[in-house]
Amino acid sequence: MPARPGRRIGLFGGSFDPVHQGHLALAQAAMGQLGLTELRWVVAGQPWQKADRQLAPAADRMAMVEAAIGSAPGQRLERIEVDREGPSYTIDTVRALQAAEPIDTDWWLLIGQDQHANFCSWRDWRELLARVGLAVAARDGVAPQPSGELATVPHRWQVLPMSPHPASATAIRSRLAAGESAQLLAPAWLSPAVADLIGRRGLYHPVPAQPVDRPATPDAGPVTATDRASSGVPQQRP
Ligand SMILES: Nc1ncnc2c1ncn2[C@@H]1O[C@H](COP(=O)(O)OP(=O)(O)OP(=O)(O)O)[C@@H](O)[C@H]1O
Ligand SMILES: O=C(O)c1ccc[n+]([C@@H]2O[C@H](COP(=O)([O-])O)[C@@H](O)[C@H]2O)c1
Repeated sequence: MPARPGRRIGLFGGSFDPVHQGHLALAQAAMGQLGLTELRWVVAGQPWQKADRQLAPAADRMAMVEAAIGSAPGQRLERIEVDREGPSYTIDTVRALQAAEPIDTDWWLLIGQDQHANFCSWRDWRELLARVGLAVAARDGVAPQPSGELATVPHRWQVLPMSPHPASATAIRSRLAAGESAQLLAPAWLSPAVADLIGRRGLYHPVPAQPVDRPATPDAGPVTATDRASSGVPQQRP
């Protein structure tokens, strides 16, 4: 009997705060280049290297990823990291997902060049390299190349051919926080469905100044940013 060809699964992890067209271009390139049976978008629950800032709620980030994927065949949201407590380590995710699939499944982790350059800071990165291949997209004009300790460890990796995409979630958040409409960022940086969701949920937009309850003293002075911060009024996030 001929051997059953093993499945090939791609894992694309990210904070996706928000998901943007750079992510979609990377996913598209991976589907084509790697011949994936399945691509799972792994929304990070608690990205420990981004602990210094507050992310949009996981429910919103997942909804945006689902909107971005739409009906793309073979692609789906993976919520394992949102459902797990504690910092989101990719190694924990890979161990759990691999335990649930046949042994001959071929696994690929999709990352951008910035995370590739950062890879040796990931938890148990050597074990990760033994479990998955790395498919790496160039970013900001920088071609992926293993460097430092990563270059000393034999592993499977390949470059994902894609036209460079300038989108970054940081730039999108600051443009929205400055008052730009999400619709204006579509379709170049945001998919129309994601832009629509951002608009409807009011994500990343500046918080309108609100009156602050304070004692009516004659010399209270103007309301300051410090007043607002201590009043519980949500602050704008970068
Ligand atoms: N424009 C892009 N081109 C190639 N890879 C990208 C691009 N944007 C993001 N990536 C990759 O996608 C993965 C998830 O990225 P992430 O959700 O952190 O988006 P981001 O735009 O890098 O966000 P932030 O600006 O908040 O750091 C990472 O591996 C990252 O390198
Ligand atoms: O496992 C780790 O230690 C680790 C360290 C940094 C980043 N990651 C993963 O890399 C992916 C992209 O991260 P980010 O911060 O660029 O959104 C996301 O899935 C993170 O969980 C994973």
